Amino acid sequence: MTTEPAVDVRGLHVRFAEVEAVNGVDLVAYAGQATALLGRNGAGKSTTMRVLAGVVPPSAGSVRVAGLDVRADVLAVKRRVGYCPDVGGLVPRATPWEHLQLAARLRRLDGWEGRARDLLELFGLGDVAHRVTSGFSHGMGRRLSVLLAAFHEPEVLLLDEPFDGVDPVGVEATLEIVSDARARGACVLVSTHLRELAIEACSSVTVLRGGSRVASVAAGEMAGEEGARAYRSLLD
Ligand SMILES: Nc1ncnc2c1ncn2[C@@H]1O[C@H](COP(=O)(O)OP(=O)(O)OP(=O)(O)O)[C@@H](O)[C@H]1O
Repeated sequence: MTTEPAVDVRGLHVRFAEVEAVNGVDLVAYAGQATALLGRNGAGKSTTMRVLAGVVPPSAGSVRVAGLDVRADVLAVKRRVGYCPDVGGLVPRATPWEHLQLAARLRRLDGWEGRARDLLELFGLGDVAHRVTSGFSHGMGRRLSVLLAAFHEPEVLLLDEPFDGVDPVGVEATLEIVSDARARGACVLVSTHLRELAIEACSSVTVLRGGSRVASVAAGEMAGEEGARAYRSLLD
């Protein structure tokens, strides 16, 4: 018996007018796995994540998420994924608690309050649960975005730059979220520039360059000084 991948991307192209942001990416990931997307600025990581989240349509190629075609079933895809965008996504005039309330309503979650409180504590956001997010630091906003992406226990968890500017409490919380998601059988994708954290969080690494995939390897192959050299050699 073969298991269908939770994320199955073949020959993905994304064009913005003259810019070829993604130029033929292939990516396959399974339930219970976490995959890191690495690559230089502009390599196409965030655009690939946006396509998987159903936020940006593919220009060409086949993209299946949780068994669904993103072109044909974008709303169903959005229901199955949890997406932490690289920037934005928070309502400045709403508090973390209000974000959670809204997410619970939209996703018709019952008995969500206990989990919401536990997650706020895990991410060190309990004290600011009722403060509007417009005054949040960058790291506080990142922590809340990861929390919101994971809140409804999605089948596919997409975290774009979840560690960016985040303190050690937030890093630990995010690692725990990734590990819990894997344990309950979710497929996790993490886009980051932080190679060591990528390796800690993920079992495999895909490296993008100039909108194309240049390597997909076990995370261990990117570890330590040798891994750093191997990664560096893939960048130019
Ligand atoms: N909405 C857009 N309009 C035009 N060009 C875009 C748009 N979004 C992305 N691009 C371009 O597509 C390319 C890939 O961008 P993308 O944000 O996916 O890269 P990235 O690997 O996530 O980079 P970073 O590490 O800096 O976040 C870049 O050249 C970028 O300028």
